[in-house]
Amino acid sequence: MTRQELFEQIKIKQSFLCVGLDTDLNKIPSHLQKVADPIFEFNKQIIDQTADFAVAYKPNIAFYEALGPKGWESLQKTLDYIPKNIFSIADAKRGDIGNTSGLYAKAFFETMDFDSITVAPYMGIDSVSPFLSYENKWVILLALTSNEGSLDFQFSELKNGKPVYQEVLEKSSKWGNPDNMMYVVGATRGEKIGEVRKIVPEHFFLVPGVGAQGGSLEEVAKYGMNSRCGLLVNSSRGIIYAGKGTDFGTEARKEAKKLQGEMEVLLNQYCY
Ligand SMILES: O=c1ccn([C@@H]2O[C@H](COP(=O)(O)O)[C@@H](O)[C@H]2O)c(=O)[nH]1
Repeated sequence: MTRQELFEQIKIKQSFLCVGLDTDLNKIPSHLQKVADPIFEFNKQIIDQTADFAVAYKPNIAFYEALGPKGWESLQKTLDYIPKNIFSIADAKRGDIGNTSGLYAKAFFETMDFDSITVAPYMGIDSVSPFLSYENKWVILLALTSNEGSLDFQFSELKNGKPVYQEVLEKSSKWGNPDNMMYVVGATRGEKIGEVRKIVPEHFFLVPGVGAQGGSLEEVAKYGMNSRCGLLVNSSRGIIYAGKGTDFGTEARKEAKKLQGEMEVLLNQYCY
């Protein structure tokens, strides 16, 4: 999917919601445990109920690969079920020496047909560039993550006085461009999001951390939105586990609709 197509979807749906498909076999309702592929059946119903409000879906690969071949099969079926006008994100956090990264890129962009993949920047340009050689595919690079441990390295000051996350942004923004690179910026980082926005004014941010991790959607929009939105805000557990029983789909829909309503207000306030 191109940047222009993503802008259009955001405008049509008045939403920048990414639904996280962090589907845990131990958390899905008991009535689904008996079907042949509980993970896919759960995802299918979540997608059916939330597709009106979502511009992206983000399966976190850990939840699938933990189940072995069956998990990969559920992932492929889920990806095939995501409507083509909705952006797909493999949250896989890959990155290795060049030839290995090349095969990760092949796995997620060719063998599977994801629009994008999350990549860790730690190993530098040759670990990231193989993912950037695909047309209309995206790297979503970890910049400022939402977890506590982000304080361990990302804010450390380099000899040039810059924090590591800033160096990551400045350097990596020259490897790709706003048409093939996005950044992960955690919703829990508050006004720091504004500092990131100053460094990369045009790039999309994938923002996890609203919902279960307590980040504020209002703050994210206030500090992170640009004139064409530039945000994909993810919620996983807050949506997919909103209901615990046979109502899980309709409860997920309510939660997604609520977030979309809030996003519509914010788009009109800061963007359009
Ligand atoms: O900095 C990061 C990077 C990735 N994630 C992932 O996003 C979702 C968040 O799930 P919630 O249930 O909405 O908290 C999950 O897949 C994480 O692995 C992140 O949280 N922070």
